[in-house]
Amino acid sequence: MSTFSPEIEVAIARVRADVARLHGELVRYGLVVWTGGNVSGRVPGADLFVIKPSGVSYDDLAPENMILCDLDGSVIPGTPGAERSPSSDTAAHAYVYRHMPEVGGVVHTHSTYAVAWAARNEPIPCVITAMADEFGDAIPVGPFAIIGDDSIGRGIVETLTGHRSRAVLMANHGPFTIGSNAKDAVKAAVMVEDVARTVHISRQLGEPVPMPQSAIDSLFDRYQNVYGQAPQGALASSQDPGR
Ligand SMILES: O=C(CO)[C@@H](O)[C@H](O)COP(=O)(O)O
Repeated sequence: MSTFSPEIEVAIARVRADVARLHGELVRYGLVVWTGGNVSGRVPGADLFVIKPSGVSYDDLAPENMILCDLDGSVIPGTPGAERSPSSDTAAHAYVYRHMPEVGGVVHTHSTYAVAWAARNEPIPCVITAMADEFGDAIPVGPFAIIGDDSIGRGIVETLTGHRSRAVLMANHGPFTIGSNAKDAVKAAVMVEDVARTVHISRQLGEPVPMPQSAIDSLFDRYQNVYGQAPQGALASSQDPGR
């Protein structure tokens, strides 16, 4: 039985609650069917993260059946939920947490339009202001990678390191998003599907018109640093649970 300090136990409980609740957002925004897709969140102050069990109905997800893992993706024995197998993408999420310390949340979905772009191995061009705001660039395509080991994680890290985008379309698979916490990564998953749909529809009408790079830069800077009630701060910001 693992024991943690009272402060870490509080942080674990908060991330368990956040990660369980945020899976409902994937359903609410129509990003998943059946049990496809997963959310994880890093535990602030510890080399731990929380992820869902594999293949369990979204209706049955609750804080006590979320699974606590170390940053190698190993389940922490004796903790609530540890009797079940974690998400098939656990090794991928763990790889991202190990190699991108600024990341506090990782999300994968099979959202329709983003997967359609991934199936064509085609980046989504940055041709609308909402996309410049949120992603500051095209949504890149990552390599084709086998499910189950850390190949997907390596592809995510290779593709997104040094890139403004918090979303990558893994070839022939679908979107993976990162964020400063689990909620931020879910937001990126919602937004990547929205821009994938809009740019797809635009292309049915003709060729989308590129935006000047200076406009993209300026929009990204405004949205990350000025928009809303407090600066969003891109990905360099804290890993506090954003509730
Ligand atoms: O596409 C994949 C595998 O990458 C998964 O997203 C599954 O569709 C859902 O897997 P679990 O998280 O339930 O294991």
